[in-house]
Amino acid sequence: MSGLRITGVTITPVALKDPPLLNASGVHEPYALRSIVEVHTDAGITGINEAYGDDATLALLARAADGLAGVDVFDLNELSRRIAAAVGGVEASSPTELIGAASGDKTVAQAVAAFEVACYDAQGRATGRRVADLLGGAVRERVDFSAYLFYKWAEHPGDYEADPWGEALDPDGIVKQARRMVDRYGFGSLKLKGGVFAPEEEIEAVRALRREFPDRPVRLDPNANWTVPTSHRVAEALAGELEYLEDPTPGIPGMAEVAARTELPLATNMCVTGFEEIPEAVRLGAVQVILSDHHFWGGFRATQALAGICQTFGLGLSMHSNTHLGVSLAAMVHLGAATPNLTYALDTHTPWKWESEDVVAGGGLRFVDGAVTVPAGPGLGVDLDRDAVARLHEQYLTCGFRRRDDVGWMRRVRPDWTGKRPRF
Ligand SMILES: O=C([O-])[C@@H](O)[C@@H](O)[C@H](O)[C@@H](O)C(=O)[O-]
Ligand SMILES: [Mg+2]
Repeated sequence: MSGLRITGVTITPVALKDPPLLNASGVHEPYALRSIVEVHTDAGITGINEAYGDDATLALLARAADGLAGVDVFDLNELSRRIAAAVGGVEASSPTELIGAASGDKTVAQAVAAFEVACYDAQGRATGRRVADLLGGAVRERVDFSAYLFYKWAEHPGDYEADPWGEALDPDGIVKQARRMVDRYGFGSLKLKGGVFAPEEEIEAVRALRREFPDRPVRLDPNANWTVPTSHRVAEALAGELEYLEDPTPGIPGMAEVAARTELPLATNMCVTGFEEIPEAVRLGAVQVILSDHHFWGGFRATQALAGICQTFGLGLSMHSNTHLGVSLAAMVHLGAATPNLTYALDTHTPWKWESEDVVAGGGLRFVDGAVTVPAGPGLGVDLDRDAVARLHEQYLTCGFRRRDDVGWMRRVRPDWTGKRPRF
């Protein structure tokens, strides 16, 4: 087969409604920003992907896209080389809250990811194969996800449509939310986003979840909002109760101090979010599980490289999620299916999305018993609903939000809020 050469790229920013989910930084704004990436080829085949949609990411992707004309979608090394040449040396600000420090390499990784996944989709469409097959073959046909539980307000401040989930500000509210999520999606494990209330309250919420769902593993993620002594205290209180404790405290040395005094596995999507951070984390034994995320690790191939490193050093591999639409979900499913040691259930924000809002034709992939079946393909196995893209693009144009700012949105309600961490 002759090469499929890139003739152009379209990037369409979109905004989706987002509930007032609380976290260590503050609270989600009423809209989350994503972008739909389309890579067009001289064969008339277009590969699609989804990326962050904040201003800084859009500028980054536009710069990267400029250098891509003529690249064969099968030549991913050339794709990476061109992108590094176009955007290397720039340290973009982090596209989202709570994923750790930015760096020049991470900026390149984020840009490569946006286009690499679209190239895989184009490869799949050209060959009639699923992306999971192109990534080495599916070792599982159903990919498990975890329920992602959040403390939340019933409504955003201001004139915004309320979500159907209601308020969850105490253990009872969290258990009700978990029950509803498990009933609707069948999730077999639970993750509580913590770092919101005093650790004692969050310990109580974890215990309440354990009582209500004794067979389901529970994870707790305070996004580095605890000091080392607080982390020791919580780790001791929840020893044997958690599948893993995610990012209790900031930084690799702090995580290493916590790890030294607990049997609980520590996981991260904050202190290790790029390859350059792995050596120190391994040397100090700071983490036992790394949460991958192809959006910022550099795409599918980089995530599989990360998987190999985790295997080498005996680390577990899980997957992180930010607010996303159905193209990202499909990408996560193919990657989850084709990465043998990605054995933890993946995080997903899907339940927090309004069901009427997706860019994928047919409303997106479905969860059955907490898992998504790898779509049959070709490529990612999902197509864009052009009307929906246009609607969410219009929403982007009118909503007025251009970068994620959980601290700023919290200030609407608490003017003294700083978002400074660790708070407890
Ligand atoms: O969406 C959120 O509020 C999450 O807290 C997100 O920003 C984190 O990056 C993430 O989900 C995490 O696991 O740390
Ligand atoms: Mg996390």
